[in-house]
Amino acid sequence: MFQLLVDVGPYCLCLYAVLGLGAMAFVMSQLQKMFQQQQLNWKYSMTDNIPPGSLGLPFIGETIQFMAAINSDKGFYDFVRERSLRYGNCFKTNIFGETHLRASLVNLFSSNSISSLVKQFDQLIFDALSGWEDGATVIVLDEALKITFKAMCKMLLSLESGAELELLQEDVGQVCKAMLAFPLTFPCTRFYKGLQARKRIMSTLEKIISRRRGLDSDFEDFLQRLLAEDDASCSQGMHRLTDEEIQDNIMTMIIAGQDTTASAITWMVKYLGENEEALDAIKATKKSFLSLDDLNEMPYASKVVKESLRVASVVPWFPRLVLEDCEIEGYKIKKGWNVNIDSRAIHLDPTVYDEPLKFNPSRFDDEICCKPYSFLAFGMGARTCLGINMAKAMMLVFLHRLLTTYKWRVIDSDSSTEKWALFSRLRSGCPVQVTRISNIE
Ligand code: HEM
Repeated sequence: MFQLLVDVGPYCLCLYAVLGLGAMAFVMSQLQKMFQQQQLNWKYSMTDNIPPGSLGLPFIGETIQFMAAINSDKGFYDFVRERSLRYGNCFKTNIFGETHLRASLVNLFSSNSISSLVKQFDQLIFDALSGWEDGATVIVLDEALKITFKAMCKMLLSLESGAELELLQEDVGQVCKAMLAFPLTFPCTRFYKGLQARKRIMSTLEKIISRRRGLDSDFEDFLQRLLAEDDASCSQGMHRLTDEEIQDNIMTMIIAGQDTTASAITWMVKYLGENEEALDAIKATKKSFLSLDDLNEMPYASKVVKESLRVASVVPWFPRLVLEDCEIEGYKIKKGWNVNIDSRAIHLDPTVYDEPLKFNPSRFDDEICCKPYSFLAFGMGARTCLGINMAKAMMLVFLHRLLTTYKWRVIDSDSSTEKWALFSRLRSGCPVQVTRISNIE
């Protein structure tokens, strides 16, 4: 330390002092905000009929326990499981940090666009699977992440290859990791790296948008349609999206669509690989290309997709901000609280699904097999997943191409989930050994 003081000189010492004071002021203001929130929480916790549970330590609440769960082999959902065993289905806790998904693109998801997307997915998946060597071990999650990332970038930005695409993929990975990190903006923290990655993504998107603005471009992707709609709104005197809002929407879509779909594909391959009965029940005939109509004629495969999504619960909970004081199951819930809907607990509830841990696609043979609001893989209500049809299409195309090209054997049966992942991801990535069907016949 002494050596450092001697070397840096008086100017740098001043700079360090200013930086130190700035950091202290920042920390103090954050502590003050947290203290006020904590006081409010404690005040509410004194009133009757609020959900059972613990608000944890002053200031930090149960954040440490939450982070410990994220960092454990069982994953962050263990935090929820432990508390629901202790307090029941509805419990309160206190964690800092929030997660957001935003919507503003509803009309871009028509069945017409899904139809042309199916062809793109098919080509991408066909190409990717053709590259696997006969007898090789393939990590399904890695392959699926590459495929879904390419699919999202092609569909959103017509970006198919090159350095821009690779950089984007790496940066999106950093942003996803930062979403569950402590919000500490010091260099080297996961959160800080995520912020830097977000800046780089926004700047790449900014360049792409400025190349497109004002040009009579013949791109047929989401960005182009968004820009066209935006121009139309502007000429009708309506609100115009800023470039930053468009960039933000595109980034949200990449994050919302890539990791979720890749994780769901991985779980599906694992469940099927470990379930001969279900595997035998799928009838898949080789086709040179797939259309949306073909996908609509795959009833059992569609149930495999649905059952995989139920058992895996890729998005295990989703948050809602309480806008007004209200009551849930007799418990008083205060305005300003975050309520997290625990979709996994519902998917695995034996009073809702018979033998919930069993992978059984046929449970959906009967359309009205389950209670309303019991299948929450894509959320429910006003914030239901926008990419629902797209995600199902990608899963079906992947399943069909895999089934008609390879036989596979799951090598690692470990089911633990990845640490620090926003969505429920298989830690092993699901290594499988693949054998080309043409070499068996
Ligand atoms: C298997 C794959 C997927 C799963 C399990 C999934 C799941 C979900 C869930 C549970 C929500 C609701 C979150 C909430 O209510 O807070 C959601 C929202 C959303 N999803 Fe997906 N999703 C998947 C794929 C996709 C794809 C492929 C896209 C885009 C192309 C997408 C775009 C979105 C968007 C934009 C929202 C926000 C909707 C809003 O806030 O109004 N998702 N997703």
